[in-house]
Amino acid sequence: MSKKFECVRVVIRCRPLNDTEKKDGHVCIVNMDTKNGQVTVRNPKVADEVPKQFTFDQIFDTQSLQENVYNQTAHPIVESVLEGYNGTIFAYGQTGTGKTHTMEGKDDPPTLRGIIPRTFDHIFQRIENMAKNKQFLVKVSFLELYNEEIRDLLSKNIKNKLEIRENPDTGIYIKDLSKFMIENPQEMREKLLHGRENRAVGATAMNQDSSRSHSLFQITVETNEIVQGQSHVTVGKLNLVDLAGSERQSKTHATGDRLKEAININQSLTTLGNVISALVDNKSQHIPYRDSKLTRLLQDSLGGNTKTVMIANIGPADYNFDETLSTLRYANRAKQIKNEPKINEDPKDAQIRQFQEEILNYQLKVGEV
Ligand SMILES: Nc1ncnc2c1ncn2[C@@H]1O[C@H](COP(=O)(O)OP(=O)(O)OP(=O)(O)O)[C@@H](O)[C@H]1O
Repeated sequence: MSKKFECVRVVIRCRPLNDTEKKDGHVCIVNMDTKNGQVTVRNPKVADEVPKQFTFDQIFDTQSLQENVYNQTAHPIVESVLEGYNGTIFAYGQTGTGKTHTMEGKDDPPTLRGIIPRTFDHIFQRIENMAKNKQFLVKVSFLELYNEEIRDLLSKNIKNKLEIRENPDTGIYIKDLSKFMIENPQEMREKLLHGRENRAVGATAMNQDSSRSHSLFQITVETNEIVQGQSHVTVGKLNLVDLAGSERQSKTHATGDRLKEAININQSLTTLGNVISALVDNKSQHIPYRDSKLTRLLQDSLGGNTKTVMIANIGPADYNFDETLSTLRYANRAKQIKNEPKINEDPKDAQIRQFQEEILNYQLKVGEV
């Protein structure tokens, strides 16, 4: 199969000014020209400075709807995952700019649902409408990365720390990470809720703040298609990543454990920035993926075999000028990363053939056979 390069797709989303910001008299310094994909930021401290302008694949202004964000970012990636590609959607940005709103949103009203719950319905709707000669096996995992430690949010003992391993055939994986076979969107939603609860409980028990950790919800779709009596297996993996806030330590005034945490968050986000720079700088031979667990986990999504969308979230207010500019610069560099996605065909670790019986049961339940 011929190799095809494609760039990481980078989109920007700006949240509205919130009530506190309005009450405190803050003003909006960000202009979003959605037609031309241009974001302009004005420096509130220097009145005659020329505003900084950036152009992106797509931008979503303060009025953007969750449904549109899904359709224009996640939808094509999910379709590709069902064809056997790997896909990654990750939200980047300063604390409070809307990463969790974008990735998870709220269940009520349903219009506020974010990307992760919308993927559940999308995947199972497509499965039910697919050709009868195709069978599917869907699995999920959910983990968080906090202070450079990986924890399984769906395991009984979330205090256990997991290790990253590499398989020469299938790439990076996490040893002992639990995976659950899922038969419908509701079951998947339950796993998301269960993981979220574990994240909150674990955060309290370990005196940590869950919004200071990175989270990764992973969905694997194995497909078995029978063509002229021959079975043909593809495996697509979808990574849904909500990163911790990217603000600088000086602004958070952190000390003690909070400072350690901030340094580790910054360490992984700084390494993410270094990886992005090394990938887009043609002179770099060495890509420092191994300098943080986050970049190891995202290795395949940045310069690897994955279709990737980065959603960079920003706030509109004047007092966040430095952070907003830094996010836009970070995102601007990421646009140049080239990936080489390809369909994962007949991988050795595909489980679908072992599970024919369960799949048949599933099909009986949804009335397909
Ligand atoms: N586009 C938006 N429209 C309306 N409200 C928004 C939008 N984006 C974010 N918000 C609101 O702003 C607040 C902060 O958003 P959110 O928690 O998603 O930020 P975050 O970037 O995930 O922060 P953290 O890094 O601390 O996890 C929430 O109350 C959220 O509902």
